Amino acid sequence: MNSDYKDNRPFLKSVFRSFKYAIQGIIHAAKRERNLQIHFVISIMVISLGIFLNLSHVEWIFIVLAIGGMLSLELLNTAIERVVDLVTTEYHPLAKQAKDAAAGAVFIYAILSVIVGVIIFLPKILTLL
Ligand SMILES: Nc1ncnc2c1ncn2[C@@H]1O[C@H](COP(=O)(O)OP(=O)(O)OP(=O)(O)O)[C@@H](O)[C@H]1O
Repeated sequence: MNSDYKDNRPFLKSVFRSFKYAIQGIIHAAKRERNLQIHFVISIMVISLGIFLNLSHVEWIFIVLAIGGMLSLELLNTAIERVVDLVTTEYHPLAKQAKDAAAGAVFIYAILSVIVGVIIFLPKILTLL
């Protein structure tokens, strides 16, 4: 492969092309990955609840980081699953370790996101009751 061809592209064109590929990756994963679809739906629900409960700037920052981090990690998990499946369709302990470690990263961030959500939303919901 000729490595010069990328370097010679105009800067802006190259940046927009990268955006295009990134968006293609998100759309492709969103169409096929059930967990990512669930995260998108939950994200929309959380954002709607945040608007309804009139969150502060600081609270929005935590919610945005929780949602963005969760979606990003889920995409990375998908990428790792794809690469592992590309390398082998046979059972291999390293394939299991790679997929399970990626799933573990998603799981840890999901728990942190739930904790952040509970800390922010629970007191506000309780005052409504
Ligand atoms: N090639 C393999 N060798 C060994 N274990 C594997 C292999 N592929 C998958 N596994 C094990 O099976 C589990 C399920 O794998 P799979 O590829 O179906 O992904 P998943 O975790 O179900 O995610 P998704 O539902 O998003 O596809 C993995 O977490 C891993 O433990």
